[in-house]
Order: sequence, then C-alpha cells, then structure tokens
Amino acid sequence: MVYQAVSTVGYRPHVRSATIHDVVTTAPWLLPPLARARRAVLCAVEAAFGLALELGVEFSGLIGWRPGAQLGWHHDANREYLDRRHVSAVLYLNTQGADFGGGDFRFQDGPEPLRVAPRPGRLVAYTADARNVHCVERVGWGERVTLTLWFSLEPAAAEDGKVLEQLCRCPQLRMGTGSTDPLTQRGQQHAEAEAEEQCNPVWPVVESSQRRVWLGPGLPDTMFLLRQQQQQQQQPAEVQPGTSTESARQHAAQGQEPQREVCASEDRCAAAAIAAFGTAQPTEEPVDVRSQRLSELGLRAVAVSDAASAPPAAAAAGAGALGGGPARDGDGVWVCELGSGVDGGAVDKLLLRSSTHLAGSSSGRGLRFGSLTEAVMAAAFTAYRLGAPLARAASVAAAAPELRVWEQAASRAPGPEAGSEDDAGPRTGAGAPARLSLQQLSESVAWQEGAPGAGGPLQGYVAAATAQLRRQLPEWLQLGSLLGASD
Ligand SMILES: O=C(O)CCC(=O)C(=O)O
Ligand SMILES: [Fe+2]
Repeated sequence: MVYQAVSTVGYRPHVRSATIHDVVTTAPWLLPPLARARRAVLCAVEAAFGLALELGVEFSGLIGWRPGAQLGWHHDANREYLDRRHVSAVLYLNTQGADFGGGDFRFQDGPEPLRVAPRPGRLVAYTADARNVHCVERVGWGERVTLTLWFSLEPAAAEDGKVLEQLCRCPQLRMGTGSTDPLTQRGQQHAEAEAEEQCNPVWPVVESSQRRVWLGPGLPDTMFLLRQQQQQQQQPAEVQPGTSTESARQHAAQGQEPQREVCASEDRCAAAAIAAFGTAQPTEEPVDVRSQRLSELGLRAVAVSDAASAPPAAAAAGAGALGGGPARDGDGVWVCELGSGVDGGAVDKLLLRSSTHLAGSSSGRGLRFGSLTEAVMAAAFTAYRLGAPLARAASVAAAAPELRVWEQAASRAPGPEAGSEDDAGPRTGAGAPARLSLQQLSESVAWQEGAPGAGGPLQGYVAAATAQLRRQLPEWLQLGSLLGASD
C-alpha cells in the first residue's frame, strides 16, 4: 500500500516503481525500513559473492509488476550506461499464486535453479553480465512486488550521494531558517526553489502545518530511545545471516586508512559538522537499536563535546549522553558523531567524520550507522524530533563531498584476497557460483507487518511505523489511487 502511494508509472510497460529517490521525496519516513532492507540485501550479496565491503548500491527500488508486465531474455549490464552494474539482486516481497499469477524469474541456461518462483523473502542474486541471461515471465493477474537492487564495484556509481542530496533538500525535513552559514543559505535557497516542484504535488491531502506529523511522532523515540541503558562494554556484534563481521574487522585491523588522505585535519573534519541543534532538549540515554548489525561494518558514532563553545569540563560531563557503547579506536571506516554536553546534556551537534580521527579520543560512546545515508537520515529524524533546524545539517552534508569519499573509500577497503586478483571485469570471488538463491532475509522485510522474523530491537520501531501507517491509511489510499490511476 505504501509502495503504491510512493510509486510512479512508466519505468516499463505495466510496471510501476518506487526508487529510493521517490521515497525520499514522497515519504522520507519510509527510508529507515528501506535503507535497512537495502543494507540487508547488500550484506547478503557481498557475503555470498566474497565481496565484503566492496559493493555499493547503484540502484534500489520497489518494483510492481502488474498484469501484462514481462521482461524478455536479457542481462542487466546490456547497455553502455549500465556497465557499472556488476551484481543484480531481486528480493521478492509477495507470493506467486496468492498475490499474483505468473511472473516466474528464469535463467536461460546454467546450473539449477533455472526457474525461481517469487515468494516473500526469497532473494535471487547474480552477476549482471552476459553470464546470466534471464527473463521474467508475464504476470497474469495481481501485482508482483520486488525490491530490486543493482550493485557496483565502482564507488562513484553508488546512489548514496544522490540520496543524501535529495534528503537534504526535502521540505518535510527542512526546518531551519535564518542561519548565516553560507552553506546553509545555499542549501535553503536550493530547497526553496525545489520544494514546490519536488514535494508538493505528492502531498495533496496534507496541510503544510501537518507535515511534521507525517514523519510520525514517536518514530525517532522508538528508533533511538527504546530504553534507558547503562553504558557497558560493547559486546561483540552478533553475527547475523549474510553478514561479514570478521572480514569487516580484518579490514579495519589492516589499518588501510584512506580517510587520512581525504580528511587531513580536525578542522577539515569540523567542516563536516552537519547540524547545530539550537533548540534541542535534554535527551534520555538513548540506545542505538541497530548498533549490533551496523557495528559489523565497523561503522560507529561517538558523542563528542563541542570544545569550541563549552569549557572542557562541561563538555566532558555531558559527552556520551547519546551512546551505544564504547568506541573502538582503529575500527577504521568512518563515523557519525552526535555532540552533546554543552547545554545540560542536550544534543547540540552532529558530525560525520573519519573514525581514524577518533583515535585517542576520550569520548567513547555513540551511535553507529550502516552507511552515510542511514546516518544522515537518522540525524534528520533525531533533529526533527528535537525540533531542530535541519536545513543546516542538510546543506552542509550535501556540500561536503569528502564525506562521500570516505564512504567510498570504506566500501573499497581491500579484503584479504585483494591485490592477488586481477582487475579484469567484475569479480565474483574465486569459485563463487555465478548465481545464488540465498536464504530468507526475514530481517530485510521486518518492516512489513507480521513478517516472519520481525522483532528484536526494531520491533518498537516497526510497531510505531505500522500504527502511523494505519492512522494515515485513508490518505495513503487516496494518494495510491491517484498515482496508480494511469496504469
Ligand atoms: O524481477 C525480477 O525477477 C527480475 C527483474 C529483472 O530482471 C530486471 O529488472 O532486470
Ligand atoms: Fe534483469
């Protein structure tokens, strides 16, 4: 239902789609589950192909295949502009026979399975090149819904940067005014110019004063403040299906620190401060509910004091008010930091910077995020919840390309076998099968009500999001019928 409201027609005949960009502009509050699903698939695919930390998401989107939709024999990098697509993954979200008829996925040749019947949580992943010619049989009735992703080995092909920039301009998340920061002004002007064009058409039933409500009161609470928790020594991350904790640690331990070249000084890092939470209220001790999963990639955030505007003692006293466990120096990817401590422990700053710059830092607790997109998205929700000016955060983030470079550098961290392989074409890992049918990724669809595996630390979030959806269902239906009418 939500997907229907967000999607647009025209991608292919009888197909409608909601790319991650559509979600950003129409329903940014859906980003947490989408980003989570995206990451779950990414991790599973990286693990299956022996490409831990090497892939970036080049495209992600929900695709609906309606009656008549089909796709002939092809491979997924069969156009020049698609040649950066190295691995494809399709996560099926509904059930053949119950929700739609037809729509088998088929490989033209090769090992079994040659035919895949879609059902929720089933993931097909294969290299995008000519080794995997495949098709989708005609859908006879109903709607076949997939989360389709393409991955690239080239960091520059990742969609994260674009997602971030869009997120930064999204009026639903644009709350700050009056800053003298030139970056902010530029970002705001940009946002003003694009606001009408980008977002208003898809909010026909909502008064502007209500927009904040659409993000969902309580969502950030359930994301970040599930319960108060005494900070403890961080336990080793629990290994979840399709992840690669050990290899992430190995990468970190190898100390490849490309970030240093990009971010050569603390000052430069400070330029990446993406928020000043002027009106922030004191927070409880939040817990990063996703820390286990995300720490597998060595990504983390730590609370830091604002040394520029607070005496060291005060800063130290409040540092770590937002925390998810002690920082581990040398984890070596990049981090997102929430600053606190200047004003009674209130959040006052959010920084994105290289984890290598935290070496020796005394502030050791914070939030962990699985990607820059997730970090900024989470900051957006936190800022929203705190009534904070986000535009500043957004515009600075958008104007800080080095942040994305860090992420790219992180995603290219060499694995154990790196250097021993040549660069001829996409690498699928020595001996890796050309295609895989992976285990059910229940967690990746946990945001769907009643989905198997829903639970764990995200349960509160899922419950709140579901309740929020229920409240807004009439509006979503209206939107859905408007958007679906032309197909
Ligand atoms: O949805 C599927 O099963 C496969 C889709 C596909 O092959 C494509 O979009 O290129
Ligand atoms: Fe395809």
